[in-house]
Amino acid sequence: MKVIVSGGGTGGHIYPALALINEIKKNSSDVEFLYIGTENGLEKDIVKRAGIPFKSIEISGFKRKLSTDNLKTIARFFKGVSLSKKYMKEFKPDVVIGTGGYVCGPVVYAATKLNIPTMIHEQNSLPGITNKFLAKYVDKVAICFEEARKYFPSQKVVLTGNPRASEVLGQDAEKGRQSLGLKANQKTVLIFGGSRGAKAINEAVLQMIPLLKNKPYQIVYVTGEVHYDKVMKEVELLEDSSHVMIKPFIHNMPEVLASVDLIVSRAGATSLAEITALGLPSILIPSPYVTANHQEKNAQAISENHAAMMIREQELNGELLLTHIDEILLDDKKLAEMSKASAELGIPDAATRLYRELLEIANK
Ligand SMILES: CC(=O)N[C@H]1[C@@H](OP(=O)(O)OP(=O)(O)OC[C@H]2O[C@@H](n3ccc(=O)[nH]c3=O)[C@H](O)[C@@H]2O)O[C@H](CO)[C@@H](O)[C@@H]1O
Repeated sequence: MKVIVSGGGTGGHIYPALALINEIKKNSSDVEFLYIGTENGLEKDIVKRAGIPFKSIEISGFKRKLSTDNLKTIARFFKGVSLSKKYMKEFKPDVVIGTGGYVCGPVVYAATKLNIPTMIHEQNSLPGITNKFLAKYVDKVAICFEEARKYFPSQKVVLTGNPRASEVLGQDAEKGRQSLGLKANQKTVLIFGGSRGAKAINEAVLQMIPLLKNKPYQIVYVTGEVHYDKVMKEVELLEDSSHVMIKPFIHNMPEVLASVDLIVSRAGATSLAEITALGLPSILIPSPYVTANHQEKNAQAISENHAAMMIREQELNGELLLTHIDEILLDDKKLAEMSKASAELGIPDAATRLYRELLEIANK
């Protein structure tokens, strides 16, 4: 089988695509992949690291206001469609899958015009603009939240969950601990601001670091690649930060997730799929800078079930974050209750479900 996958911009769209690729590889030895992304999204680096052949197109997003940039976006879209068609005529895929982000628009649209079977995967409860556009043309729409169903043609929709949920299961926690030099006999908090890092979370963590000394747990703090140098300059000014492990990005997240006890993060849908598949408790700080505030809806779905605590960005500060971390990590009963609630929300067999749907359209 030959498969083209496209999804990009941020990790939340890329890692599900790679998780699906891994699931296909697990089930079939005779399969070839091509990933189509952009040169400037995170996919270029992440997909190449995963050893998947990568080709790129140029694309940009629509501005909400009337603007001449939108004309350029339309021109880029059609250029992207014709380049994608060229790639497809060379590669001859049996199926094309889009996992979100602007780049999927021209790629998946081109496939539908060439009558290649297509599927899109929507991670969020509130769909993105690209997937809403593509839904009219594709054969199947895979969703992760029941709430997303109403935005798509009902006969095409199937609830699969996020394949990244399956990928993070059964990982070696010891390997995760070793990769970061973590102690085995201490609880661990992992703090990160989605795949690109988050300025507001970084500011709160910097306020919190001096208050963390002598706590009976260890902290791994991921700044996001683009914020790392700036954060480290601030860290140098602190009296002591040796009790916090600071990284720009984590490339072996499945292993690391297996070795931690509590997550502090944004409320991106792919992270939440991972967290609930593993039954991890979390403190969620939804990004207010996303379409229709969809991260807050994601976070609410989890916190209403008592699997997470939510802090809105405007209320966030170091002291409040520390209070919440202590409240969960220093109370074993609360930790166990939140973990159980989190596990109840997970869809651990999502990769199998999505793979089944893919076979169905590919074999038509
Ligand atoms: C600003 C923005 O548009 N955010 C969107 C984006 O978020 P974002 O890309 O931040 O997505 P998520 O939080 O859902 O997923 C992040 C992914 O990156 C991985 N990771 C993260 C940090 C790290 O150091 N290493 C690492 O591997 C996580 O394990 C996860 O697999 O896509 C999500 C899924 O469609 C949406 O819900 C978010 O609203």
